[in-house]
Amino acid sequence: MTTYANRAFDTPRPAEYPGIPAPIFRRNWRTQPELPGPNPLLSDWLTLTFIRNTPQFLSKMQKRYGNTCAFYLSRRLFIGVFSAEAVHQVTVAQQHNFVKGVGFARMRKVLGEGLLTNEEPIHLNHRRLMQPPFHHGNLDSYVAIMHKLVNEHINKWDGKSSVNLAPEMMTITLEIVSQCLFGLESSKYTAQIAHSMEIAIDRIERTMLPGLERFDKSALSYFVAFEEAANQLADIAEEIIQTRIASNTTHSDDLLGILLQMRDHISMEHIRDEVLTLILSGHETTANVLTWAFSYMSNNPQAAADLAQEADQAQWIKEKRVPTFAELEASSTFATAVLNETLRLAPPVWVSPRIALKDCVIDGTQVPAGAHVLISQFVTQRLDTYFTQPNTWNPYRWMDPHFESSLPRGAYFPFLAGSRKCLGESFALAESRLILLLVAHKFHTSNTMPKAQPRTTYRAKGVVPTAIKARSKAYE
Ligand code: HEM
Repeated sequence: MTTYANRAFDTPRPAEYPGIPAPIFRRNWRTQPELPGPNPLLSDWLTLTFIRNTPQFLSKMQKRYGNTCAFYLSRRLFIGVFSAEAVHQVTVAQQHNFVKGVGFARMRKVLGEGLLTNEEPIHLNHRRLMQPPFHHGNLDSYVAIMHKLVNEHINKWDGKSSVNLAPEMMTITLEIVSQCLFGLESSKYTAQIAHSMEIAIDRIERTMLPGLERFDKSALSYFVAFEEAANQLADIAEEIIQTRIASNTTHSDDLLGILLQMRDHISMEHIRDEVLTLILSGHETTANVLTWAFSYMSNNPQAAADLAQEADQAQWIKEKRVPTFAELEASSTFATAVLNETLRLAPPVWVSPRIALKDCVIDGTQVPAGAHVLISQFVTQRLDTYFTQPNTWNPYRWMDPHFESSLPRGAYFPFLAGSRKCLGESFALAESRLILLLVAHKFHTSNTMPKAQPRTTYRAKGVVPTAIKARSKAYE
């Protein structure tokens, strides 16, 4: 059925991308400038602890060795750089010295040359094509769709005493992104996408260290399932595109419509990859941050009450109508503080791996070409240099109007910065504010704080069973 020449899983790195310098192997460690870090001979043991819990591993490295440290994983040199200034250098000031690193190479197997995984010159071309639907002018129409879908969804909670919060948030955010960006009105693909994404996300993270890709074509069921999931997702994306073409409505101005009108500038394979990229990046991240936000509020009744009060006072909620994007933003000061603080402690994207293309100096540290460089939202956003009581969830710190502007650049970067900054930041904030306010207006929610299960995104473990009570009853 398809006009698509190939699948991402089998496509080599395009020739027009920058060449990646050879990695620095452990056997050459004596030739490298000395940096603080564990003994290179512990490499194999460290690799296991890294795979077991990567955010915890990186935090321990920072605590033990400071804001710059070197360690060997899979016998290759990795340098963790955790100061705000280093983050700024890697993401903005010297961004051209880096390409995306471990994890993204695995992600390419599923998302191909979509915006998350592509490199220059394809990246800039795609980013220019895809930016218009995310301009503020378009957000009002998205907010209307989001408002309808969130209300439909939470109305189904009426009469229930509990819900599984994590899958509920995944379903709402997946339906939102599917309808806003691709005009999909039915939830026909939701279960299939959720199932295959689950497998892909697990494999991307678990097999991210270099060397494991050699098992991709083995008969090991773990790796076979990875390829099957990638192919199923590609099937779905191709069907979505072909259905749109067959419906003769390619002129519409949603993201899929815009990409299809640009077929002279972008191949069908790349359109498929962008559809998959937006489905993945556009729902999983937001769903996780919402699950964590409700969980933190369960342990902080004052914050839950303040959010409910903000919801009750919003004019558009009182009048039971759709807000504009600007009105939503203006009526959600505390909801935004809840989101900011949740994005600080439980950032959905908790590490941004890069590879140095050339020798460079990052916040005073010599980084050789070929080194893997890790910056981590999870580590930097918990440093007491920048945040008082850094491990305490305290949304009120964001209510101080000077707090955010007093942070040094690079200290808080849940959406990254520079040319690879998240394309969907405003979209994500709009849907998150809406969901927080509409749920808080209607329900009191309560759950036990889940454990973290860091995968490609920083997830809560399990389905997060959550007690719900209609508000009138909750506050009797
Ligand atoms: C709370 C929710 C979200 C968070 C925390 C988040 C965070 C991020 C981060 C950190 C990156 C950069 C990754 C890297 O290069 O290391 C990124 C990239 C991206 N995000 Fe998001 N994201 C969120 C929601 C969304 C949504 C809703 C969409 C689309 C509807 C989206 C679309 C993208 C795209 C397309 C990129 C690649 C941009 C590029 O490289 O040009 N994201 N996101």
